[in-house]
Amino acid sequence: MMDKLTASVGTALDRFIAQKQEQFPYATGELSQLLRDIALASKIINREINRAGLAGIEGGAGAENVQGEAQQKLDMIADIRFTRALSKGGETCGIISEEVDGIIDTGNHHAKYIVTIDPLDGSSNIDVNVLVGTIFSIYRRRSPIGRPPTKEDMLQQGTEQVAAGYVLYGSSTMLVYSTGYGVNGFTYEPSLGEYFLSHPNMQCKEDGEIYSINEGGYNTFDEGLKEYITACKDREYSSRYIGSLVGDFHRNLLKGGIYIYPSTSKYKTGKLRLLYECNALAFLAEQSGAMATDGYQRILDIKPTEFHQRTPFYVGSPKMVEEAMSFLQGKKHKSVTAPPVNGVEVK
Ligand SMILES: O=P(O)(O)OC[C@H]1O[C@](O)(COP(=O)(O)O)[C@@H](O)[C@@H]1O
Ligand SMILES: [Mg+2]
Ligand SMILES: [Mg+2]
Repeated sequence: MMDKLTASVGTALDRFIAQKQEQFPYATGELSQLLRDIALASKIINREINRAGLAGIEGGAGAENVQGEAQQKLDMIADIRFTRALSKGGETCGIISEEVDGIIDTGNHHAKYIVTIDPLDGSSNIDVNVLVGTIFSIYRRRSPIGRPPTKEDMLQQGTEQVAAGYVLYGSSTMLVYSTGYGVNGFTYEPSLGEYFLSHPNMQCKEDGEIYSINEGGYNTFDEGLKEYITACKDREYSSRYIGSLVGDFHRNLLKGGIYIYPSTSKYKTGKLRLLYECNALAFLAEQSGAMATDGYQRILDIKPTEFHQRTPFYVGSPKMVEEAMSFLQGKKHKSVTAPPVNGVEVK
């Protein structure tokens, strides 16, 4: 059923969610409530981030997550806040979080949804006042209602997502999500404590001139990828890299561009996590006309086998992703122009 709703800019998130739900006669309101739970938790995190420097919640927490990464205090605060909001909200039966090894059983065994979440994305930017984010995916459980959540509930392909989104804690705070009927962005108005529609029906440009990749690992990149980066430089594309996936993705979604986190010698299968980073952004990408692959296949088609598995990530304007893939796969090479002869370029 095509979405007929064209909510106008300024519509409050609550109202937008209610209007959307009305469009689905069989909707029971659980997904709507879950989205509200996420929005609520993000408002609390937003407050914590804004005052982190004063509240002594910057810096490391002195612990490591399951991936051996040093956890920041705000990583853990965000994890606790989202887990609490989703557990109390009652619509989520199980959670996979970047900060927790196994399944978080919320105790809501009557609930039909599960959530995978990166509570705080861009952790390396927390203490330097550069934007960070939250990334989430929502799936229907596979196991029978009434039981605790299972591994099968958590390890679902990205195509099974019923909703996905991110929160951007930047110069303004935004919530961007999709329930499979387009991508909409809401800007937070702190004085009213509410999100309002500011970016309806977000569409990614088919092509762009921005490339986002951490070139620090350049020497260990695949030869094809090196050639693609050289081609971008030859064309004098802009290199932009915030180091917060959400921020780089959001910019390229609005302006056109490509974000790449490839396999490197340090991260042989890429750095980013399939379940709570790449699947969500791939869902949003495809909903906005962009493309998301691991360099060879569609991210949403990857069958997960582990909660914290990583994948290379190529996402953004479809023309750019396709070209990067053809370079990576050796199907395309940089055109070698011969030195000009008597000032005449020889192709
Ligand atoms: O510093 P690197 O290797 O370029 O990695 C940056 C990438 O890692 C991340 O910080 C990983 O996410 P977390 O901060 O949630 O662990 C991405 O946001 C970002 O794009
Ligand atoms: Mg992350
Ligand atoms: Mg994180």
